[in-house]
Amino acid sequence: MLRWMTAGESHGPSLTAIVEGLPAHVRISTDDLAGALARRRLGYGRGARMKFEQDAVSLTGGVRHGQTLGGPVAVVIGNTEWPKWEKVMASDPVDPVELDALARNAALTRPRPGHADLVGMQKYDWSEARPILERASARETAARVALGAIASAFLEQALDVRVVSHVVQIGTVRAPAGSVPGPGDSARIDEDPMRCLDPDAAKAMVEEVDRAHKDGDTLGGVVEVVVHGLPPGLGSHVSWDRRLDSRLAGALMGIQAIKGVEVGDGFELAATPGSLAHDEIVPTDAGIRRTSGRSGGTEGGMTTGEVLRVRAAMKPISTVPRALRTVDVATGEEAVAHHQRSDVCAVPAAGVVAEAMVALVLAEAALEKFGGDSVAETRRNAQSYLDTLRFR
Ligand SMILES: Cc1cc2nc3c(=O)[nH]c(=O)nc-3n(C[C@H](O)[C@H](O)[C@H](O)COP(=O)(O)O)c2cc1C
Ligand SMILES: C=C(O[C@@H]1CC(C(=O)O)=C[C@@H](OP(=O)(O)O)[C@H]1O)C(=O)O
Repeated sequence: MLRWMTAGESHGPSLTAIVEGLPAHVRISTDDLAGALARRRLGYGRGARMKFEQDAVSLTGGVRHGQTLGGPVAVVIGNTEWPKWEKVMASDPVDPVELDALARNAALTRPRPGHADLVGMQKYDWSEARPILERASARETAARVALGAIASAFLEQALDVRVVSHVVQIGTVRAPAGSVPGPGDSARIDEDPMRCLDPDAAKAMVEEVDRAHKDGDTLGGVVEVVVHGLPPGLGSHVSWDRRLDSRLAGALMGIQAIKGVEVGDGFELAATPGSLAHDEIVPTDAGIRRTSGRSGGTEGGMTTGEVLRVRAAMKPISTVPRALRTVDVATGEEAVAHHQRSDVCAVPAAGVVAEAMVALVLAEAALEKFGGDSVAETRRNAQSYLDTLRFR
């Protein structure tokens, strides 16, 4: 069983992440994690914070000399801006007079529509939004990306599986349909400011972000995660919660601001006749294959062995500069929502987070199927399953 968890607040001293259940001998280093975290900071449209803040990452457990030991792997991501926040976010009590003097600690009583502020205050009994937004913030996704990098390393080293992602829509601008990135496209995608495969679409996306910025507005979009090299049979048809589709959808919907998930052609399939919607099965020199990839690489809640393709739709950022109407909960009066700074669009970063979530789900499903206490054992088990497949 693969278990993982994150802790930490957006402006706290650090984020902490632990993953348990990976085999020994996954090759992973601090540099690998730093590289993954740098990718999450990419993308046109992010706010000032991405520029001045650094992710100071360290591996603090479960790894020795660049290889996992088989125990829980712990990662700490220090926040280089912590000195500015050490009073406001101190874990121990601070003199209230000292706190009141800090502008940074001003009570956030004008909750933002679309963020967790209001309902979080209601549920957890706080009179202002700081204790809620600190954990709701997508800063936490840095910790998930670090864990996802470890899961991806396992998938690649044990099963030759490669996970990539790209942006397919920003606001109303869509990339041309049908371009599916290969494993070798990852670096090229990361070089593009929108993490989009199509240069013309990317240019139009940048313009869309500029327009929104100028208008004091924000944007959402759609990312696609594509996985190459999966064996058939990860997940299961036997129960709803073992279906891979269900687990992927839950993992992607668990990312801040993701409001829709599609597997393969998803919603489009609903408007397509059955004769055109499915991937026909044919014999080839390379074994039994599908003629198309509309299903997104799953059938019956299991990987088919074809390319896996899942999409996640992100709503626009809710800290809108042209602030929305709200209620000041301190007075009960109408007000405008608080806004200091925000991303205009964080869809490119959300793609990197989506990759991480998909990698964690697939690593878990792979370990369920093949087990193994070392990477070599997982690989052997997977190979023996592939060797004995009756229909390939
Ligand atoms: C990478 C990333 C960056 C984000 N940046 C911001 C931001 O700058 N401002 C903001 O209001 N929301 C931002 N969000 C979205 C909020 O975290 C999210 O809307 C909020 O936690 C409420 O959750 P919900 O949208 O799932 O209901 C970001 C989300 C992601 C994935
Ligand atoms: C810090 C990150 O993203 C943050 C996610 C976020 C939110 O509300 O989700 C709001 C912004 O933070 P702030 O309100 O402090 O400007 C983003 O910068 C990050 O991704 O590392």
